[in-house]
Amino acid sequence: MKIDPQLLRLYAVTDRGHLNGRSLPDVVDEILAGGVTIVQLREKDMLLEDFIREALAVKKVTDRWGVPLIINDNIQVCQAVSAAGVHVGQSDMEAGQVRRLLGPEKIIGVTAKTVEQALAAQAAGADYLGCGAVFGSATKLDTKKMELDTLDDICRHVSIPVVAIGGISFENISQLSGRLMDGVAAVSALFSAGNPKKAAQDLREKIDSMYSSAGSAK
Ligand SMILES: Cc1ncc(COP(=O)(O)OP(=O)(O)O)c(N)n1
Ligand SMILES: Cc1nc(C(=O)O)sc1CCOP(=O)(O)O
Repeated sequence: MKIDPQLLRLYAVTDRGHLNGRSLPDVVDEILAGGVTIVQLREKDMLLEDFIREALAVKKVTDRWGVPLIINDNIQVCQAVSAAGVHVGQSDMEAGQVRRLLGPEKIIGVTAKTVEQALAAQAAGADYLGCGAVFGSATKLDTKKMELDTLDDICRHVSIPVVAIGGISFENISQLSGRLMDGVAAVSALFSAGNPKKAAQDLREKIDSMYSSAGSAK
């Protein structure tokens, strides 16, 4: 397995829409100080050269913390900045094709909404899965809610690690206790917080206590 499941414990997915005037590298630095274990740079509407410039600035920060940087959807940006890998969804480039382009070393994450998609992604060379939206999401309005039993079902069927995503906050994260995912991903709970470092610390504390009492399924 290429990725240590513990690296996925607290997965931050960026969103500049939540920054309130703060700079993205600064907020990434704060959440890393609070215990985020992996960062995904997610830009939906940015020119390639701007995306690369931003990725370089964020990677300076993630490198300083020794934390992997994943790029949402864009292989060219991943290669240009030597990021750790790419995350793709079901309507993006197929995981097998991403693997052929990126080679064996890069981390590939794939969104899976069903057991069938999860198995196909694993067979195509995915290193981890992102599954949700477990509590809906005000950040990604075009997603669909995933039942927690479906999340567990996916976890039982694959050997690669699984991250839960969608609407996860300090208030509801305990509802995931005892579920079989390897970690949680969050956007607004981290990037909308008035004190991002404290938000990450609080989430991390809850996650660590969830895993010390329940352990992981895999
Ligand atoms: C960790 C993680 N899980 C799921 C997603 C969603 O990816 P996708 O389905 O490609 O949707 P967009 O992010 O492109 O809107 C993710 N990004 N990260
Ligand atoms: C990027 C993303 N993907 C999702 C999915 O369901 O696949 S939900 C989501 C956004 C998650 O943001 P928040 O933590 O603010 O709800």
